[in-house]
Amino acid sequence: MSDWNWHSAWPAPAKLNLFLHVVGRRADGYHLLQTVFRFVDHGDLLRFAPRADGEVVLATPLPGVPPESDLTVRAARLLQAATGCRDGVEIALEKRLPMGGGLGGGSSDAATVLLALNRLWGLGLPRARLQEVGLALGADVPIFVYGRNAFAEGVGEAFTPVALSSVWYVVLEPPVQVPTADIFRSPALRRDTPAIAATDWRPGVGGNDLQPIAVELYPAIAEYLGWLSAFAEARMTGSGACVFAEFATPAAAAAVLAALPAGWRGWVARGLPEHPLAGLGAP
Ligand SMILES: C[C@@](CO)(OP(=O)(O)O)[C@H](O)COP(=O)(O)OP(=O)(O)OC[C@H]1O[C@@H](n2ccc(N)nc2=O)[C@H](O)[C@@H]1O
Ligand SMILES: Nc1ncnc2c1ncn2[C@@H]1O[C@H](COP(=O)(O)OP(=O)(O)O)[C@@H](O)[C@H]1O
Repeated sequence: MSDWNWHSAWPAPAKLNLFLHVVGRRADGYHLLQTVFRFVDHGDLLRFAPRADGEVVLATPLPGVPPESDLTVRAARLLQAATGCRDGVEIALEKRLPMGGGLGGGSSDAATVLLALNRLWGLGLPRARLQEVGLALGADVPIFVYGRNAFAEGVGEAFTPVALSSVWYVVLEPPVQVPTADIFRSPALRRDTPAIAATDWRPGVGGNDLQPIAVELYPAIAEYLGWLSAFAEARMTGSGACVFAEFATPAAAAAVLAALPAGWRGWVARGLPEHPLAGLGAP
């Protein structure tokens, strides 16, 4: 992954929030969270080609997202601005993750752009600096740059790595896009869940404080959670809409997916030990 090659794909994996508590609110309105981020082996793919004219061009615009607002383009431009780099890039995005799904798709795309262009443009920024740049794009971007499954605090930018066992997830995509801001804006949102110590977290501890709000606004999420709960404990990821459940073997997960009602979308993913680009040589 050291040279420009339009044919080599850079992964942008999804994340699951194994739990998510809202423990407070900052003066600027942003919510203080505690969550565990887990990467899974299902996600978007990005390809890059150099441009000598300094422009950042998205060859594959997403329906409903103007290229100027696309997080991939914004990440590349922010990196140019942060470093004074005058190189350009053409970006191709193979979108597999649903938008507004709580899987962090746009944030993961942005992080992969930062990691890839840091390498391809020869910028040599340390990962910690890329995390800072990423935070300006969204609260979810730093974890994808950080690259390790982690207990996260603050708005999701202070990390304690966690070791997670190899398990499989069934992830279902209710057919709704949830705007994250709408969930956090709700007067009904619980904002005072007691904080826990990172060392006290174990798989299975905690719930998702955003779930009751999302379920109330989008009945499809409740329907998908109800269906999946018949097989294993089911939970929403992030601000929704996607829901997931954990299984010990790929066969157990595949059996659930095989029973999915006609017209429902879902997939099986393996929980990763770390982000696929975690080993990329950023200092
Ligand atoms: C909820 C989480 C959990 O991982 O994931 P998603 O469901 O979006 O994937 C994240 O905290 C989301 O991060 P991200 O999607 O990057 O959100 P941002 O673009 O930074 O914020 C969108 C809006 O949500 C609200 N917001 C977001 C994060 C936060 N800690 N407090 C907030 O109040 C703010 O109103 C903000 O303007
Ligand atoms: N590259 C991108 N991929 C997905 N969404 C993007 C992208 N760029 C901008 N967006 C905008 O960000 C919103 C949130 O997308 P996404 O990150 O997929 O959801 P979530 O934050 O729920 O995980 C989308 O609805 C879309 O308007």
